Amino acid sequence: MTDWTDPETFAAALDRADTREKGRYFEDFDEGAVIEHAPGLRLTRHGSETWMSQTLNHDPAYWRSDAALDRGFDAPPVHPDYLLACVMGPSVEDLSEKGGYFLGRDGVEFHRHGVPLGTELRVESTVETTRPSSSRPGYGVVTWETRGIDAASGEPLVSYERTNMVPRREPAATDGGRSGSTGDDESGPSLLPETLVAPDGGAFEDFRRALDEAADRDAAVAYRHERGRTTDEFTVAALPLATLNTARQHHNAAAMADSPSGEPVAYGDVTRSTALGHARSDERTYRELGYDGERFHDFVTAGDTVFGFTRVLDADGSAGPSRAGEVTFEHVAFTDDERPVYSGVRRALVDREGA
Ligand SMILES: CC(C)(COP(=O)(O)OP(=O)(O)OC[C@H]1O[C@@H](n2cnc3c(N)ncnc32)[C@H](O)[C@@H]1OP(=O)(O)O)[C@@H](O)C(=O)NCCC(=O)NCCSC(=O)C[C@](C)(O)C(=O)O
Repeated sequence: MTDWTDPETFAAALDRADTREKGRYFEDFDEGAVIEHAPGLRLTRHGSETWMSQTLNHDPAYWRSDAALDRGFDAPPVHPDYLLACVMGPSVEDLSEKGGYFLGRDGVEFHRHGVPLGTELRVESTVETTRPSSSRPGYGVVTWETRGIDAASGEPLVSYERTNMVPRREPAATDGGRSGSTGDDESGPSLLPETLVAPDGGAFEDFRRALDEAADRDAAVAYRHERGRTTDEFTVAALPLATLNTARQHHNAAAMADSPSGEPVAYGDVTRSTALGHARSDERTYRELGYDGERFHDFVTAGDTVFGFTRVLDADGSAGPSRAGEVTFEHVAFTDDERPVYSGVRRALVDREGA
């Protein structure tokens, strides 16, 4: 009788066997098609608190009732970064499990603020655009619009546009090269404003005053955040898997051995949430409003420490409730070797002094 587990026999069996594949190739996406991501997800307290604690988003409004009430929520809701990751996660098997990097995200809008713990999500995407990559013959570039919906009520909760590299059906020569950015491009130090101003505190007025101080001279409001978070196996693999993100980049070291990183890379949303957590720890956030122009410039692997850098673009006192004003930030996540790995524009309501 054949011993299928005899190493030589088994190697021959592996050689002959077809692989039941997961995920879709570039050619499988038709513009305009709507894809329902069957698993959906349930937003849990454990998931939200684990995400928050691991990414240093330590805002008690998302776990303590009195802090939640003070911020206008009936009870602690799920953290917005966890919500976003839980909408992205169930879409991965259909959209990006084949591999190919997460390039960017635009137009992130929260249609409801304060989504309750226990909400069950339905997730769907529309294929918006598809095009071959001109720099990487093995890949195409696909943009989807994805919507996270309250499965019980049908109410939209969050939506965004995501763009990924997606492998073509023919085996790819590479899975994308490192950006190799040295920082010596045309936006190099010589073009920076003479002075970088940091706000004195984290209230709305601090950002407004800093912008006024920088106006009419060669200055910008831009500063670093002190905290760093070293990427580890938990953040690389466990956080995405906890949101059903099955992208091989994060948990399959064998598949990543031949890639430019040579090992699993951090999920872009974990890197981004960590840098945003650093930034939020230096401001009095009232509400997250939305994000735009999010780009992932380079990959992060275990051992890289993620830091945050913030530029304040605008502070509008006429927007929002009386206790808060709207601040527009550009946040950059960077690693200990000063590589920018993420950048994006974020709009948030920030409490005024005394609120
Ligand atoms: C991808 C790398 C290698 C390219 O680095 P590069 O500098 O060599 O390339 P580029 O020239 O800037 O861009 C390559 C191509 O992409 C296009 N492109 C670029 N950005 C956009 C965009 N926003 N919208 C539309 N198109 C875009 C760009 O136009 C160009 O097109 P071309 O090939 O035809 O010339 C480099 O940027 C890099 O390493 N980035 C980091 C990627 C990363 O680590 N992402 C997060 C981890 S993967 C992930 O989280 C996975 C997820 C969430 O789980 C999951 O999707 O399933």
